[in-house]
Amino acid sequence: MIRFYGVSKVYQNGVTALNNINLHIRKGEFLFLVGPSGAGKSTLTKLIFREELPTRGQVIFSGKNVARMRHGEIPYLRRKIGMVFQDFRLLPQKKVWENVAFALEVTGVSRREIKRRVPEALKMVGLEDKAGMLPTQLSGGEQQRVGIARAMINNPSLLVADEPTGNLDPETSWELMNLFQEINQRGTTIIMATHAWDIVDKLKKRVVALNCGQIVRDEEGGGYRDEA
Ligand SMILES: Nc1ncnc2c1ncn2[C@@H]1O[C@H](COP(=O)(O)OP(=O)(O)OP(=O)(O)O)[C@@H](O)[C@H]1O
Repeated sequence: MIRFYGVSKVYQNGVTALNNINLHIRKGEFLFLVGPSGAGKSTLTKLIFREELPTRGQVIFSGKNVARMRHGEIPYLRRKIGMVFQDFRLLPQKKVWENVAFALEVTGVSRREIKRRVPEALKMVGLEDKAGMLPTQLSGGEQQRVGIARAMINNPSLLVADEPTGNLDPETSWELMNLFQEINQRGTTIIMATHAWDIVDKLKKRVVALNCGQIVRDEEGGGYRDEA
């Protein structure tokens, strides 16, 4: 599904955020990306949906070199990839259903289709009765559920989450992790950057650890820290 071949990223200020990353993520996987602050986790996720371009190497998504895509292909790429962020990134003036609908409107989907799909997405995240509320009227966990509904509205094959539970209490974090696991069980590949060591330790998924821009561990069923 995604391959990184010798990928490095040097930002304009000279900081090397990633250094020669080689990684293959298969369809249907659930992968935790861990490592200390500044290790390069966010940068790696940004290369997947082309928010940043690699300085060297190639990122291949569904057989296509992401950096080489023509402008017209980028919206298509972003429809195949759902994004979830630590700070939710909801539009504060728009109601819950409008936040989710917006992701469809920009892709030119008909009103009728929007009316059908938005309630379905809100139901999946358990928020069907909050459709008319504003984000500020919701708890943090509920806001992140809206973020997940928005990310899933185009039925993407990949969900990339950058510290999705970073602003949430432990109980709410676990509720959301159950939702992410359900989404993964229905076939969506998930890449999640996280500092939540207890979640990583409990779920025993594939763990890719970064340090100073390099992969220092890639372990199936691994924990947050290297046990070896
Ligand atoms: N836009 C940018 N311009 C310059 N340097 C950047 C930029 N974004 C990130 N960096 C630097 O690249 C390195 C990797 O940052 P990145 O955000 O990918 O790490 P991270 O592992 O996600 O950290 P955190 O856990 O704190 O989110 C850091 O040294 C950071 O300061």
